[in-house]
Amino acid sequence: MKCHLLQLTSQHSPQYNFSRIQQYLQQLGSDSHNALVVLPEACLHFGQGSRWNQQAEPCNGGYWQLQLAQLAQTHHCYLVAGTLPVSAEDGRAYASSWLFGPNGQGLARYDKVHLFDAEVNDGSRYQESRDTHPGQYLRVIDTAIGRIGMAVCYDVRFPLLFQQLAAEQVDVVVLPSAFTATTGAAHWQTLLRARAIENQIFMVAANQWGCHGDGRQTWGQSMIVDPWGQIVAQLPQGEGWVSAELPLQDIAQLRIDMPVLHHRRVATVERIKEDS
Ligand SMILES: O=C(O)CNC(=O)[C@H](CS)NC(=O)CCC(=O)C(=O)O
Repeated sequence: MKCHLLQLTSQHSPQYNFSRIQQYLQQLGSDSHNALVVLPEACLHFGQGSRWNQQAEPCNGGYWQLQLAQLAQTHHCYLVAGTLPVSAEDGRAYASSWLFGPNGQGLARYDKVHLFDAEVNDGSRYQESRDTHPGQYLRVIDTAIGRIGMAVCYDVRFPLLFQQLAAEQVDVVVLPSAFTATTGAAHWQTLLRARAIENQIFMVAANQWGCHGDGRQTWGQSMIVDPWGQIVAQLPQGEGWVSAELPLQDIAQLRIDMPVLHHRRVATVERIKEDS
């Protein structure tokens, strides 16, 4: 599987972000053909705050969804568009990543399951659930180029989600992200490598990078990690592509040699208290 991740510094304007993505895809030329192309979280609608849900599109046929579908068709690739706002029943919006196929068909939509409500030591308080409705389905997509699982950003902190995808024998998990500079420096690489090793999957993580105009700073270091935990390709800083050819055929042997997924057991907890 040919794989290209785009590291971006998305700004507020979806139009601006879209034209940047278009330019970057043109750079790939025919290298994009039948490749997996992954864009970061909130690739078009970054840092919208409470305007996030106001810009939500219906779950089918929204303007930006169509633009991205056409982009996949133009470049004949499997395009993962990190999180667009899709209307939810309660007035919030789902953070929905799409997988578009090379004919421009919508193959899957994954709504971010774990929402980032956290105090980070960077002067910001994140309250994603205020404007975002959590998803409740995981997606495993069989394509002509491999079996793909989908997750987003903060999801990477929740190993059970990846265990569920691994139980479905996915080859690759895509992870569009917008990790903060603070938590990225501390945790990003370790989390990605851990999820790859323990589940014997390729982790394909496209992150936002840099200063976004609203004072927010994201970490970058988009990377591809193989099932042995090695970093195959990465881009520490700056905008641009991270590319690699992924030898999916090697996964089967690894799962035979060290069948951790079959060795999983759930033991019973016993509490012990020291007599006082
Ligand atoms: O708000 C936007 O425009 C785009 N979305 C994000 O930036 C999201 C929700 S605030 N960020 C994360 O999930 C960061 C997780 C993270 O940094 C960690 O787990 O440490």
